[in-house]
Amino acid sequence: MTAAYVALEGGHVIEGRGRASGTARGELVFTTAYSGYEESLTDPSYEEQVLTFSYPLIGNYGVREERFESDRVHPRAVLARELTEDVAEWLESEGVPALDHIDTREVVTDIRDGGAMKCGIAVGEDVTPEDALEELEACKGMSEHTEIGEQVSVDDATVHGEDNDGETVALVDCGAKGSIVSSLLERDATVHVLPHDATVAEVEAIDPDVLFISNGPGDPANFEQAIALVEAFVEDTPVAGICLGQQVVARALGGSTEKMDFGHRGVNQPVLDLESKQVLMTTQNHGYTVAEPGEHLEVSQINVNDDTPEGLDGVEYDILTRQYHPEANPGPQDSLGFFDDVLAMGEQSARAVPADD
Ligand SMILES: NC(=O)CC[C@H](N)C(=O)O
Repeated sequence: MTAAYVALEGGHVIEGRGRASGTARGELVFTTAYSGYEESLTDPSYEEQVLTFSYPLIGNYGVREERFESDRVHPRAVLARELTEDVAEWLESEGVPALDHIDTREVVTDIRDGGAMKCGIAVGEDVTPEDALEELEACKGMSEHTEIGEQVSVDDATVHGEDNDGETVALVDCGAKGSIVSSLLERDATVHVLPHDATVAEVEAIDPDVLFISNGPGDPANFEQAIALVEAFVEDTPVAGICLGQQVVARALGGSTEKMDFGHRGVNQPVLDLESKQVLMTTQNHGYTVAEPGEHLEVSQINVNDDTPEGLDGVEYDILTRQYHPEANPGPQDSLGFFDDVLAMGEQSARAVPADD
């Protein structure tokens, strides 16, 4: 059997069964999602993290590329109670170490008590606990990954749905899930996917109906250019954001963000819409949250479990953001209407501007 070790912050080492070999380090987090492992593993927001699945059996319906959210696996390593052969082979081929036969209940309890923590991983024929401890030693905190945008964003701008008749969206790719693009395309939008460090001039050249900031990994403070874009356009162009996008928008408008203890990761997070009083089941994957929305934004939705802001609306500007993932994939589709609302906001704002003929 291949040796497999996880060294946790504080120096405690857990032994598991090796399913995909290699060494790795990252922030140890857990998801309670009971399905959707292909989508979670290809979600760029997991970059630099080690993902623990609390659901005990992962991989029971195979691995299919059409369910991927990006072109590679993003977590640095994977922990599970039981991984199927299909998933273990996939992770091995992606060079992502994986361990199972882990007491994931205990790992999740440790994270809940101690918060998301650094960890080191070593899986292979000859690895030792010391190899995992060395990885732990070299592990950086999430906010220290200042170049994380570079690792997940497109290098060059691309256009999707050029022949569509709907709104024009400039989507700033901070690590966007594919389903955000397809949710917009399905609604007849033309989507310009821009690098995370796109300039004001590049966005101006598109003249978008909506400036949309995507989800993405790590600390929103490290996405300085996306913050600058929101500052530059918010007075004249409707702005939308998902997850990291909500955090970026809040920071751009004088609000603040903070790290949560262990975050929200799963597919059954209850969110209360303060106006309609409806509760939506949502998909989530975040470790930071908006602490203060600032004076230009008001909280429209909150998490039922801990009251953290889940939706923000502009007070004087056209802004709509969500902390959760309305595009689902995986998870419930209660909140898909967000994309209709965002595009309607873009359309109304375009109509309100007198044509300069
Ligand atoms: N899914 C996301 O966009 C995550 C946002 C941010 N990286 C966080 O952890 O809070």
